[in-house]
Amino acid sequence: MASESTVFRASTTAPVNIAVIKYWGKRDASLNLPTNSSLSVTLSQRSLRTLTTASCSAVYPAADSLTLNGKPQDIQSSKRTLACLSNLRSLRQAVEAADLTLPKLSTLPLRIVSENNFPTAAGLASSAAGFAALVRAVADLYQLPQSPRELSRIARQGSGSACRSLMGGYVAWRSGELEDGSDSLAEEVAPASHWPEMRALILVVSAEKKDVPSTEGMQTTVATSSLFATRAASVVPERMDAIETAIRDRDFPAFAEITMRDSNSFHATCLDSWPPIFYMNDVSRAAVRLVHDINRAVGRTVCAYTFDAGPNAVIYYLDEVSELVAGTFKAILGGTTGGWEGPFGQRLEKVTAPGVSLDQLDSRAVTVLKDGVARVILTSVGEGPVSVTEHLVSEKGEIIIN
Ligand SMILES: Nc1ncnc2c1ncn2[C@@H]1O[C@H](COP(=O)(O)OP(=O)(O)OP(=O)(O)O)[C@@H](O)[C@H]1O
Ligand SMILES: C[C@@](O)(CCOP(=O)(O)OP(=O)(O)O)CC(=O)O
Repeated sequence: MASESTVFRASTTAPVNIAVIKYWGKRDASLNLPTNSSLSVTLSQRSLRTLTTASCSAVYPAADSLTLNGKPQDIQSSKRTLACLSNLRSLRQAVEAADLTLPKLSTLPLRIVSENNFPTAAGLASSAAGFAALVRAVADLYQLPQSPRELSRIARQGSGSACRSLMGGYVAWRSGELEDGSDSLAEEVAPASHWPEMRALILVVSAEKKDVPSTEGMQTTVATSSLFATRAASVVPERMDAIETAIRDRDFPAFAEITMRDSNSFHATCLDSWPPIFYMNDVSRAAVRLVHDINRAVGRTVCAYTFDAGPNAVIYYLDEVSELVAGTFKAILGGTTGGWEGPFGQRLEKVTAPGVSLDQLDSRAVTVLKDGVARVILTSVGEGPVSVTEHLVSEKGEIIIN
Protein backbone atom coordinates (compact mmCIF):
# COMPACT_ATOMS: atom_id res chain seq x y z
CA MET A 1 0.00 0.00 0.00
CA ALA A 2 1.27 3.44 -0.90
CA SER A 3 1.76 5.86 2.02
CA GLU A 4 2.72 9.54 2.25
CA SER A 5 6.41 8.62 2.12
CA THR A 6 6.21 6.17 -0.81
CA VAL A 7 8.73 6.80 -3.59
CA PHE A 8 7.40 5.66 -6.97
CA ARG A 9 10.15 4.77 -9.49
CA ALA A 10 10.72 3.57 -13.04
CA SER A 11 14.00 3.26 -14.90
CA THR A 12 14.89 2.85 -18.54
CA THR A 13 17.86 2.87 -20.84
CA ALA A 14 17.68 4.60 -24.22
CA PRO A 15 19.89 4.52 -27.30
CA VAL A 16 21.65 7.06 -29.45
CA ASN A 17 20.63 7.29 -33.10
CA ILE A 18 22.69 8.56 -36.03
CA ALA A 19 20.78 9.96 -38.99
CA VAL A 20 21.47 8.90 -42.55
CA ILE A 21 19.00 11.50 -43.86
CA LYS A 22 19.59 14.55 -41.73
CA TYR A 23 17.13 16.69 -39.83
CA TRP A 24 18.36 20.25 -40.25
CA GLY A 25 15.91 23.15 -40.11
CA LYS A 26 12.73 23.92 -38.19
CA ARG A 27 9.44 25.12 -39.61
CA ASP A 28 8.25 25.92 -36.07
CA ALA A 29 10.91 26.48 -33.43
CA SER A 30 8.63 26.48 -30.39
CA LEU A 31 6.93 23.17 -31.23
CA ASN A 32 10.22 21.87 -32.67
CA LEU A 33 8.75 20.93 -36.05
CA PRO A 34 11.22 20.11 -38.82
CA THR A 35 11.33 21.43 -42.39
CA ASN A 36 12.03 17.92 -43.68
CA SER A 37 11.63 14.29 -42.73
CA SER A 38 14.72 12.37 -41.60
CA LEU A 39 15.80 8.77 -41.06
CA SER A 40 18.26 7.20 -38.65
CA VAL A 41 19.81 4.00 -37.44
CA THR A 42 19.36 3.32 -33.72
CA LEU A 43 22.69 2.23 -32.23
CA SER A 44 23.21 -0.62 -29.81
CA GLN A 45 22.97 0.18 -26.11
CA ARG A 46 25.77 -2.31 -25.48
CA SER A 47 28.05 0.59 -26.45
CA LEU A 48 26.28 3.93 -25.93
CA ARG A 49 23.32 4.47 -23.65
CA THR A 50 21.53 6.79 -21.30
CA LEU A 51 20.15 5.37 -18.04
CA THR A 52 17.35 7.40 -16.48
CA THR A 53 15.28 6.90 -13.35
CA ALA A 54 12.07 8.88 -13.01
CA SER A 55 10.63 9.02 -9.51
CA CYS A 56 7.97 10.96 -7.69
CA SER A 57 7.00 11.29 -4.06
CA ALA A 58 5.13 13.51 -1.65
CA VAL A 59 8.32 13.75 0.44
CA TYR A 60 10.23 15.57 -2.32
CA PRO A 61 10.57 19.39 -2.40
CA ALA A 62 7.83 20.98 -4.53
CA ALA A 63 9.82 21.65 -7.72
CA ASP A 64 10.55 18.92 -10.27
CA SER A 65 14.29 18.23 -10.55
CA LEU A 66 16.74 16.61 -12.97
CA THR A 67 20.24 15.46 -12.06
CA LEU A 68 22.45 14.65 -15.05
CA ASN A 69 25.76 12.84 -14.53
CA GLY A 70 25.69 13.80 -10.86
CA LYS A 71 25.00 17.51 -11.48
CA PRO A 72 21.66 19.24 -10.78
CA GLN A 73 20.25 20.81 -13.97
CA ASP A 74 18.27 24.03 -14.10
CA ILE A 75 15.13 22.58 -15.67
CA GLN A 76 12.93 25.54 -14.71
CA SER A 77 14.69 27.54 -17.43
CA SER A 78 14.65 24.68 -19.95
CA LYS A 79 11.42 25.22 -21.90
CA ARG A 80 12.01 21.95 -23.70
CA THR A 81 12.23 19.82 -20.57
CA LEU A 82 9.23 21.63 -19.07
CA ALA A 83 7.21 20.97 -22.26
CA CYS A 84 7.98 17.24 -22.09
CA LEU A 85 7.05 16.99 -18.40
CA SER A 86 3.86 18.98 -18.77
CA ASN A 87 2.70 16.79 -21.70
CA LEU A 88 3.42 13.62 -19.73
CA ARG A 89 1.60 14.95 -16.64
CA SER A 90 -1.49 15.76 -18.69
CA LEU A 91 -1.55 12.18 -20.00
CA ARG A 92 -1.25 10.86 -16.44
CA GLN A 93 -4.10 13.14 -15.32
CA ALA A 94 -6.29 11.57 -17.99
CA VAL A 95 -5.38 8.08 -16.73
CA GLU A 96 -6.18 9.12 -13.13
CA ALA A 97 -9.48 10.71 -14.18
CA ALA A 98 -10.51 7.43 -15.82
CA ASP A 99 -9.67 5.33 -12.75
CA LEU A 100 -10.15 7.09 -9.42
CA THR A 101 -8.49 4.27 -7.48
CA LEU A 102 -5.06 5.11 -8.94
CA PRO A 103 -2.54 7.12 -6.90
CA LYS A 104 -2.45 10.78 -7.96
CA LEU A 105 1.12 10.69 -9.26
CA SER A 106 0.45 13.69 -11.48
CA THR A 107 0.25 15.89 -8.37
CA LEU A 108 3.62 14.77 -6.96
CA PRO A 109 7.01 16.44 -7.64
CA LEU A 110 9.32 14.50 -9.95
CA ARG A 111 12.94 13.64 -9.21
CA ILE A 112 14.67 12.48 -12.40
CA VAL A 113 18.23 11.20 -12.36
CA SER A 114 20.17 10.34 -15.50
CA GLU A 115 23.58 9.18 -16.61
CA ASN A 116 25.09 9.07 -20.09
CA ASN A 117 27.88 6.51 -20.44
CA PHE A 118 29.57 8.77 -23.04
CA PRO A 119 30.43 12.53 -23.32
CA THR A 120 27.44 14.91 -23.15
CA ALA A 121 27.02 17.70 -25.78
CA ALA A 122 29.97 16.50 -27.85
CA GLY A 123 28.25 15.55 -31.09
CA LEU A 124 27.50 12.01 -29.91
CA ALA A 125 23.73 12.60 -29.87
CA SER A 126 23.42 12.79 -26.08
CA SER A 127 20.32 14.97 -26.36
CA ALA A 128 18.62 12.28 -28.46
CA ALA A 129 19.28 9.46 -25.99
CA GLY A 130 18.73 11.81 -23.04
CA PHE A 131 15.27 13.08 -23.97
CA ALA A 132 14.13 9.67 -25.22
CA ALA A 133 15.12 8.16 -21.87
CA LEU A 134 13.47 10.98 -19.92
CA VAL A 135 10.17 10.61 -21.78
CA ARG A 136 10.20 6.80 -21.65
CA ALA A 137 11.07 6.71 -17.92
CA VAL A 138 8.35 9.20 -16.92
CA ALA A 139 5.81 7.44 -19.20
CA ASP A 140 6.68 4.14 -17.45
CA LEU A 141 6.46 5.76 -14.00
CA TYR A 142 3.00 7.09 -14.94
CA GLN A 143 2.06 3.76 -16.59
CA LEU A 144 0.87 5.57 -19.68
CA PRO A 145 -0.80 3.50 -22.39
CA GLN A 146 0.69 5.55 -25.27
CA SER A 147 2.79 3.76 -27.92
CA PRO A 148 6.41 4.73 -28.69
CA ARG A 149 5.06 6.47 -31.81
CA GLU A 150 2.76 8.62 -29.70
CA LEU A 151 5.47 9.31 -27.12
CA SER A 152 7.80 10.39 -29.93
CA ARG A 153 5.62 13.48 -30.32
CA ILE A 154 6.59 14.46 -26.77
CA ALA A 155 10.29 13.57 -27.05
CA ARG A 156 10.48 15.65 -30.24
CA GLN A 157 9.80 18.74 -28.15
CA GLY A 158 12.84 17.98 -25.99
CA SER A 159 15.15 17.60 -28.97
CA GLY A 160 14.05 16.80 -32.51
CA SER A 161 16.38 13.86 -32.99
CA ALA A 162 15.20 12.35 -29.67
CA CYS A 163 11.90 11.26 -31.24
CA ARG A 164 13.83 8.69 -33.30
CA SER A 165 15.48 7.16 -30.19
CA LEU A 166 12.16 5.81 -28.86
CA MET A 167 12.42 2.93 -31.34
CA GLY A 168 15.05 0.45 -32.40
CA GLY A 169 16.31 -0.41 -35.87
CA TYR A 170 15.70 1.92 -38.80
CA VAL A 171 13.49 4.85 -37.85
CA ALA A 172 11.90 7.66 -39.88
CA TRP A 173 10.73 10.95 -38.43
CA ARG A 174 7.87 12.11 -40.65
CA SER A 175 7.97 15.91 -40.75
CA GLY A 176 4.17 16.12 -40.87
CA GLU A 177 2.14 19.00 -42.28
CA LEU A 178 -0.21 20.09 -39.51
CA GLU A 179 0.50 23.36 -37.75
CA ASP A 180 0.03 21.87 -34.29
CA GLY A 181 2.65 19.20 -35.02
CA SER A 182 0.32 16.32 -34.16
CA ASP A 183 1.45 14.43 -37.30
CA SER A 184 5.17 15.02 -36.75
CA LEU A 185 6.10 11.60 -35.38
CA ALA A 186 8.71 8.88 -35.54
CA GLU A 187 7.91 5.46 -36.96
CA GLU A 188 9.84 2.26 -37.39
CA VAL A 189 10.79 1.60 -41.02
CA ALA A 190 12.34 -1.77 -40.16
CA PRO A 191 13.31 -3.43 -36.88
CA ALA A 192 16.98 -4.09 -36.08
CA SER A 193 16.34 -7.80 -36.77
CA HIS A 194 15.52 -6.98 -40.44
CA TRP A 195 19.14 -5.94 -41.12
CA PRO A 196 21.11 -6.82 -37.98
CA GLU A 197 24.47 -6.92 -39.79
CA MET A 198 24.69 -3.11 -39.92
CA ARG A 199 27.78 -1.90 -38.04
CA ALA A 200 28.83 1.62 -37.09
CA LEU A 201 32.40 2.67 -36.41
CA ILE A 202 32.48 6.04 -34.67
CA LEU A 203 35.75 7.93 -35.02
CA VAL A 204 35.76 10.36 -32.09
CA VAL A 205 37.66 13.34 -33.41
CA SER A 206 36.77 15.71 -30.65
CA ALA A 207 34.90 15.13 -27.44
CA GLU A 208 34.80 18.89 -26.74
CA LYS A 209 31.54 20.83 -26.52
CA LYS A 210 30.75 22.02 -30.04
CA ASP A 211 31.01 25.64 -31.31
CA VAL A 212 27.56 26.23 -32.82
CA PRO A 213 24.74 24.31 -31.11
CA SER A 214 22.44 22.47 -33.55
CA THR A 215 19.40 24.60 -32.72
CA GLU A 216 21.22 27.85 -33.45
CA GLY A 217 23.05 26.44 -36.48
CA MET A 218 19.86 25.24 -38.16
CA GLN A 219 18.11 28.57 -37.57
CA THR A 220 21.00 30.37 -39.32
CA THR A 221 20.86 27.91 -42.23
CA VAL A 222 17.10 28.27 -42.71
CA ALA A 223 17.36 32.07 -42.64
CA THR A 224 20.39 32.51 -44.90
CA SER A 225 21.21 29.52 -47.14
CA SER A 226 19.91 29.58 -50.69
CA LEU A 227 20.71 25.88 -51.11
CA PHE A 228 18.54 24.98 -48.15
CA ALA A 229 15.09 25.43 -49.75
CA THR A 230 15.86 22.96 -52.55
CA ARG A 231 17.25 20.47 -50.07
CA ALA A 232 14.06 20.56 -47.99
CA ALA A 233 11.61 20.67 -50.90
CA SER A 234 12.98 18.08 -53.29
CA VAL A 235 16.35 16.57 -52.40
CA VAL A 236 15.30 15.04 -49.07
CA PRO A 237 11.84 13.73 -50.09
CA GLU A 238 13.39 11.78 -52.99
CA ARG A 239 16.14 10.44 -50.77
CA MET A 240 13.69 9.37 -48.06
CA ASP A 241 11.87 7.17 -50.58
CA ALA A 242 15.11 5.79 -52.02
CA ILE A 243 16.71 4.96 -48.67
CA GLU A 244 13.56 3.26 -47.37
CA THR A 245 13.66 1.05 -50.47
CA ALA A 246 17.37 0.36 -49.91
CA ILE A 247 16.67 -0.64 -46.29
CA ARG A 248 13.73 -2.82 -47.29
CA ASP A 249 15.91 -4.56 -49.95
CA ARG A 250 18.99 -4.64 -47.69
CA ASP A 251 20.83 -2.93 -50.57
CA PHE A 252 24.00 -1.65 -48.90
CA PRO A 253 25.55 0.18 -51.90
CA ALA A 254 22.35 2.21 -52.39
CA PHE A 255 21.99 2.84 -48.64
CA ALA A 256 25.64 3.94 -48.49
CA GLU A 257 25.59 6.32 -51.43
CA ILE A 258 22.43 8.07 -50.22
CA THR A 259 23.90 8.33 -46.70
CA MET A 260 27.14 9.93 -47.92
CA ARG A 261 25.40 12.27 -50.32
CA ASP A 262 22.95 13.40 -47.67
CA SER A 263 25.70 14.11 -45.14
CA ASN A 264 27.52 16.13 -47.81
CA SER A 265 24.33 18.00 -48.72
CA PHE A 266 23.64 18.90 -45.08
CA HIS A 267 27.21 20.18 -44.57
CA ALA A 268 26.98 22.08 -47.87
CA THR A 269 23.97 24.01 -46.51
CA CYS A 270 26.03 24.77 -43.39
CA LEU A 271 28.86 26.16 -45.53
CA ASP A 272 26.25 28.07 -47.55
CA SER A 273 24.89 29.71 -44.37
CA TRP A 274 25.84 33.28 -43.53
CA PRO A 275 28.09 33.52 -41.62
CA PRO A 276 29.23 30.03 -42.70
CA ILE A 277 29.12 27.15 -40.23
CA PHE A 278 31.86 24.51 -40.21
CA TYR A 279 31.28 21.29 -38.35
CA MET A 280 33.68 19.06 -40.28
CA ASN A 281 37.43 19.65 -39.96
CA ASP A 282 40.59 18.30 -41.62
CA VAL A 283 40.33 15.03 -39.71
CA SER A 284 36.70 14.60 -40.86
CA ARG A 285 37.76 15.23 -44.46
CA ALA A 286 40.56 12.67 -44.11
CA ALA A 287 37.91 10.12 -43.04
CA VAL A 288 35.82 10.99 -46.13
CA ARG A 289 38.83 10.51 -48.37
CA LEU A 290 39.69 7.14 -46.82
CA VAL A 291 36.13 5.80 -47.13
CA HIS A 292 36.15 6.67 -50.85
CA ASP A 293 39.65 5.14 -51.20
CA ILE A 294 38.55 1.91 -49.49
CA ASN A 295 35.46 1.64 -51.70
CA ARG A 296 37.57 2.24 -54.81
CA ALA A 297 40.22 -0.29 -53.76
CA VAL A 298 37.58 -2.95 -53.02
CA GLY A 299 35.75 -2.19 -56.27
CA ARG A 300 32.32 -1.76 -54.66
CA THR A 301 30.69 0.40 -51.99
CA VAL A 302 31.40 -1.38 -48.72
CA CYS A 303 31.37 1.62 -46.34
CA ALA A 304 29.68 4.99 -45.91
CA TYR A 305 30.46 8.05 -43.79
CA THR A 306 28.10 10.48 -42.16
CA PHE A 307 28.75 13.54 -39.93
CA ASP A 308 26.38 15.33 -37.54
CA ALA A 309 26.90 18.81 -36.13
CA GLY A 310 30.52 18.13 -35.24
CA PRO A 311 33.72 16.59 -36.64
CA ASN A 312 33.16 12.97 -35.49
CA ALA A 313 32.79 10.47 -38.34
CA VAL A 314 30.30 7.61 -38.20
CA ILE A 315 31.15 4.88 -40.71
CA TYR A 316 28.46 2.37 -41.58
CA TYR A 317 29.38 -1.05 -43.06
CA LEU A 318 28.10 -4.62 -42.90
CA ASP A 319 29.57 -7.24 -40.57
CA GLU A 320 30.73 -9.41 -43.49
CA VAL A 321 33.25 -6.71 -44.54
CA SER A 322 34.49 -5.98 -41.00
CA GLU A 323 38.04 -7.04 -41.86
CA LEU A 324 38.08 -4.86 -44.99
CA VAL A 325 36.59 -1.74 -43.43
CA ALA A 326 37.11 -1.71 -39.66
CA GLY A 327 40.28 -3.81 -40.12
CA THR A 328 41.75 -1.07 -42.31
CA PHE A 329 40.84 1.68 -39.84
CA LYS A 330 42.23 -0.44 -37.03
CA ALA A 331 45.52 -0.84 -38.90
CA ILE A 332 45.69 2.95 -39.26
CA LEU A 333 44.54 3.88 -35.75
CA GLY A 334 44.97 0.79 -33.61
CA GLY A 335 48.16 1.93 -31.95
CA THR A 336 46.81 5.35 -31.00
CA THR A 337 43.23 4.67 -29.92
CA GLY A 338 41.32 2.31 -27.70
CA GLY A 339 37.79 1.06 -28.29
CA TRP A 340 38.39 -1.86 -30.67
CA GLU A 341 37.36 -4.43 -28.09
CA GLY A 342 33.81 -5.08 -26.92
CA PRO A 343 30.88 -7.02 -28.30
CA PHE A 344 31.40 -6.01 -31.95
CA GLY A 345 35.20 -6.23 -32.02
CA GLN A 346 35.48 -10.03 -32.13
CA ARG A 347 36.01 -10.30 -35.89
CA LEU A 348 38.90 -7.85 -35.60
CA GLU A 349 40.78 -9.61 -32.81
CA LYS A 350 42.80 -11.75 -35.18
CA VAL A 351 43.29 -9.07 -37.82
CA THR A 352 46.99 -8.26 -38.15
CA ALA A 353 47.12 -6.65 -41.60
CA PRO A 354 44.81 -3.97 -43.02
CA GLY A 355 41.92 -5.31 -45.11
CA VAL A 356 42.89 -2.85 -47.82
CA SER A 357 46.62 -2.30 -48.34
CA LEU A 358 47.67 1.11 -47.02
CA ASP A 359 49.47 1.80 -50.35
CA GLN A 360 46.05 2.08 -51.94
CA LEU A 361 45.05 4.87 -49.56
CA ASP A 362 45.95 8.55 -49.61
CA SER A 363 49.00 8.76 -47.36
CA ARG A 364 48.28 12.31 -46.14
CA ALA A 365 44.77 11.31 -45.12
CA VAL A 366 46.20 8.31 -43.25
CA THR A 367 48.55 10.59 -41.25
CA VAL A 368 45.89 13.23 -40.52
CA LEU A 369 43.46 10.55 -39.31
CA LYS A 370 46.07 8.83 -37.17
CA ASP A 371 46.98 12.12 -35.47
CA GLY A 372 43.41 13.37 -35.11
CA VAL A 373 41.28 10.49 -33.83
CA ALA A 374 41.22 10.23 -30.07
CA ARG A 375 39.06 7.16 -29.63
CA VAL A 376 36.82 4.81 -31.57
CA ILE A 377 33.47 3.26 -30.68
CA LEU A 378 32.67 0.06 -32.55
CA THR A 379 28.95 -0.61 -32.48
CA SER A 380 25.92 -1.86 -34.36
CA VAL A 381 22.27 -1.26 -35.12
CA GLY A 382 20.29 -1.95 -31.94
CA GLU A 383 17.03 -1.96 -30.04
CA GLY A 384 14.90 0.85 -28.60
CA PRO A 385 14.55 1.83 -24.90
CA VAL A 386 14.54 -1.00 -22.35
CA SER A 387 12.93 -1.01 -18.91
CA VAL A 388 15.51 -1.87 -16.25
CA THR A 389 15.58 -2.59 -12.54
CA GLU A 390 18.80 -0.70 -11.92
CA HIS A 391 17.65 2.55 -10.35
CA LEU A 392 19.46 5.85 -9.84
CA VAL A 393 17.09 6.77 -7.00
CA SER A 394 16.90 4.61 -3.87
CA GLU A 395 13.65 3.30 -2.35
CA LYS A 396 13.87 6.20 0.08
CA GLY A 397 14.28 8.74 -2.72
CA GLU A 398 18.03 9.38 -2.40
CA ILE A 399 20.05 10.00 -5.56
CA ILE A 400 22.47 7.16 -6.28
CA ILE A 401 25.72 8.28 -7.89
CA ASN A 402 27.73 5.54 -9.58
N1 LIG B 1 20.63 12.01 -20.09
C1 LIG B 1 20.07 13.19 -20.34
N2 LIG B 1 18.88 13.52 -19.76
C2 LIG B 1 18.31 14.69 -20.04
N3 LIG B 1 18.83 15.64 -20.88
C3 LIG B 1 20.00 15.35 -21.47
C4 LIG B 1 20.68 14.12 -21.23
N4 LIG B 1 21.81 14.11 -21.97
C5 LIG B 1 21.86 15.28 -22.64
N5 LIG B 1 20.79 16.02 -22.34
C6 LIG B 1 20.48 17.38 -22.83
O1 LIG B 1 21.04 17.54 -24.11
C7 LIG B 1 21.99 18.63 -24.11
C8 LIG B 1 23.12 18.33 -25.09
O2 LIG B 1 22.59 18.45 -26.40
P1 LIG B 1 23.45 18.94 -27.62
O3 LIG B 1 22.58 18.93 -28.83
O4 LIG B 1 24.18 20.18 -27.26
O5 LIG B 1 24.61 17.83 -27.74
P2 LIG B 1 24.60 16.36 -28.32
O6 LIG B 1 23.22 15.83 -28.35
O7 LIG B 1 25.59 15.55 -27.54
O8 LIG B 1 25.15 16.56 -29.76
P3 LIG B 1 24.38 16.39 -31.19
O9 LIG B 1 22.93 16.70 -30.98
O10 LIG B 1 25.06 17.35 -32.11
O11 LIG B 1 24.65 14.99 -31.58
C9 LIG B 1 22.47 18.71 -22.67
O12 LIG B 1 22.95 19.98 -22.36
C10 LIG B 1 21.16 18.38 -21.91
O13 LIG B 1 20.32 19.50 -21.84
C1 LIG C 1 22.84 17.13 -37.38
C2 LIG C 1 21.72 16.43 -36.62
O1 LIG C 1 22.29 15.57 -35.67
C3 LIG C 1 20.85 17.48 -35.99
C4 LIG C 1 20.20 17.08 -34.71
O2 LIG C 1 19.62 18.20 -34.15
P1 LIG C 1 18.96 18.17 -32.68
O3 LIG C 1 17.94 17.11 -32.61
O4 LIG C 1 20.06 18.13 -31.66
O5 LIG C 1 18.27 19.59 -32.69
P2 LIG C 1 17.14 20.20 -31.75
O6 LIG C 1 15.81 19.72 -32.23
O7 LIG C 1 17.27 21.68 -31.92
O8 LIG C 1 17.46 19.74 -30.35
C5 LIG C 1 20.92 15.63 -37.66
C6 LIG C 1 19.98 14.54 -37.17
O9 LIG C 1 20.19 13.95 -36.10
O10 LIG C 1 19.02 14.25 -37.91
